Amino acid sequence: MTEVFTYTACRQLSQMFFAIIFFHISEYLLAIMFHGRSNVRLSSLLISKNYLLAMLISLMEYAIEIVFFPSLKEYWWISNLGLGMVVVGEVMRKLAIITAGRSFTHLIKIHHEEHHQLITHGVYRFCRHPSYCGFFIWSVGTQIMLCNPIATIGFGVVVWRFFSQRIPYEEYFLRQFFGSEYEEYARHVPSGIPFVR
Ligand SMILES: C[S@@+](CC[C@H](N)C(=O)[O-])C[C@H]1O[C@@H](n2cnc3c(N)ncnc32)[C@H](O)[C@@H]1O
Repeated sequence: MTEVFTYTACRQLSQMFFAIIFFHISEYLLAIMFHGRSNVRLSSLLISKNYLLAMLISLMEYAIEIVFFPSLKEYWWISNLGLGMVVVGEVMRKLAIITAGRSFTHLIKIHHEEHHQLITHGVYRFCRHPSYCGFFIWSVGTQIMLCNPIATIGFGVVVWRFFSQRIPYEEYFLRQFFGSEYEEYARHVPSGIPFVR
C-alpha cells in the first residue's frame, strides 16, 4: 500500500510540477522571442496571487485526499486523460502564440499599434481565442490529472468566468481596431470557450 501511495504521489505530482514549470517558462521565452527582452516584464510569466492561491488550494486538496482517500488517486485512466488534456491545451496555446506572433500580447491592447494585424489563419481559423481555449483545457486538465474532483470543478468555473468577462472586453477593442473585418470573422468563427458567443 505504502509503495503504491509513494509511486502514485511521486508520478502525479512530478507531472504537475513539470507541466507548470514548462508552461510558464515557455510563455516567458516566447514573449522574449516576439517582443524582445527589453519589452518583456516578469508578469509575462503569468503568475498572479490568485493563480498561486488556486494552485496552493489544489495541492492542499491533493494532500488531504491522498492521505484520507488514497484510492481516489488510483483512477489512472482519469489521471492519464488529464495528462492528455494538459498536452493538448499546452500545444494549442503555444500554436496560438506562435501564429499570432507580435500581435499576441499578454496584456490586452487598448490602442491600435501599427504592427498589430488581425490574425485569422492557423489555429485562429478554428476559434477566435485559441490561447484561452488552450489555457482552459490545460488548467482543468491539471486537476483531472491529479484526480482532484473539487478543484476540477473549481478551476473550470473560475477560468470560465474569467474568460467570459475578458473576451467581450478584448473584442470591444478588436472591433474598434479592425471594424467590419473583425465582425465578419466573429460571425463565422466560434470563441473557443463553451457558451461564450
Ligand atoms: C493574451 S492575447 C490573446 C489572444 C486571443 N484572445 C487568443 O486567445 O488566442 C491578447 C491580445 O491579443 C490580441 N488579439 C486577440 N485576438 C486577435 C486576433 N485574432 N488577431 C490579432 N490580435 C488579436 C488582442 O488585441 C490582445 O491585445
